[in-house]
Amino acid sequence: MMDLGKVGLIGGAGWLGGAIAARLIETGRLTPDRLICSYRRTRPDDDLGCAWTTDNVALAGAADTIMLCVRPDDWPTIRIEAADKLVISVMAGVPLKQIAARTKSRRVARALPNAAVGIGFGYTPYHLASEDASDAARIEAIFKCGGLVDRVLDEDHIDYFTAMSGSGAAFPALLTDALAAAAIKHGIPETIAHRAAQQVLIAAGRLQETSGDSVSQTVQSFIDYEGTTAAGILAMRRNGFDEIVDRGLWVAYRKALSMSSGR
Ligand SMILES: NC(=O)C1=CN([C@@H]2O[C@H](COP(=O)(O)OP(=O)(O)OC[C@H]3O[C@@H](n4cnc5c(N)ncnc54)[C@H](O)[C@@H]3O)[C@@H](O)[C@H]2O)C=CC1
Ligand SMILES: O=C(O)[C@@H]1CCC=N1
Repeated sequence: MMDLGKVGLIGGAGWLGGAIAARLIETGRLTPDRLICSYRRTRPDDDLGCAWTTDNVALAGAADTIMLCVRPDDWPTIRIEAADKLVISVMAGVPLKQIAARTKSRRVARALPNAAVGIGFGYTPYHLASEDASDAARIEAIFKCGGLVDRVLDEDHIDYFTAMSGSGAAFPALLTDALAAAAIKHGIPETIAHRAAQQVLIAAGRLQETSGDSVSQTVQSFIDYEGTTAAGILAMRRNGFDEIVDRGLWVAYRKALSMSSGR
């Protein structure tokens, strides 16, 4: 197993930072003495056993790899120097050139996990500025603790994935909520409608995982059956389902681009 050295996680008390920290320890990828997390005001009441600090400069000095897990709005307040260190940002919208300029590191990367990393079902695309194979291996080792990882060669694709897979866990939930709302409108009691819709969401993921098919094949096999499911799919598509999704992702992508000043 590759030695990651010490990992310093700025914003370790947050949603995503906390999930990454927990996975690194729970999977045994890092021993607690190899992880340092920073928080802004309140030290989390966690049992990870890692070191906690409010001093990001000291964290950056002690770590070999620094992870930036604060919100884009808080990024301008982070003042660290990290020459020769690997700096990985998970922040939406903040471009690599800004991260490199501010931290003075040439070993900079962006990764875009989603909330499912906390349960090992995440998807994390990453983009690394350099060709350094050992830095790529380090990034993959970190995020594989939380699910699947892919390298992308175009930084713009990280911004698109911020909308697609980064925000993506919310979109099946959105569809599920719409299914429940339609059933309630039809007169089905609320609790039953929500229970049914939620079970559909969970089952869809599990069926997809066990089938071995692509999602496109799954949809096509329902269409080929020519029953009620096909009628519903075709009507949704005729009414602009694919265009609505495309438009929603475009707006989320534009939002990601707008989250950092100076781009
Ligand atoms: N939540 C998600 O599913 C995803 C989030 N992201 C990105 O990850 C980053 C973090 O997002 P969340 O965890 O959701 O936000 P969050 O608000 O839950 O966590 C951010 C944490 O950073 C802390 N913080 C702010 N300034 C700090 C400082 N100077 N020193 C130490 N800690 C500081 C805050 O107190 C907070 O605990 C954001 O940039 C977001 O765009 C990316 C993909 C998915
Ligand atoms: O909603 C957000 O802004 C963050 C970034 C990607 C997913 N969650």
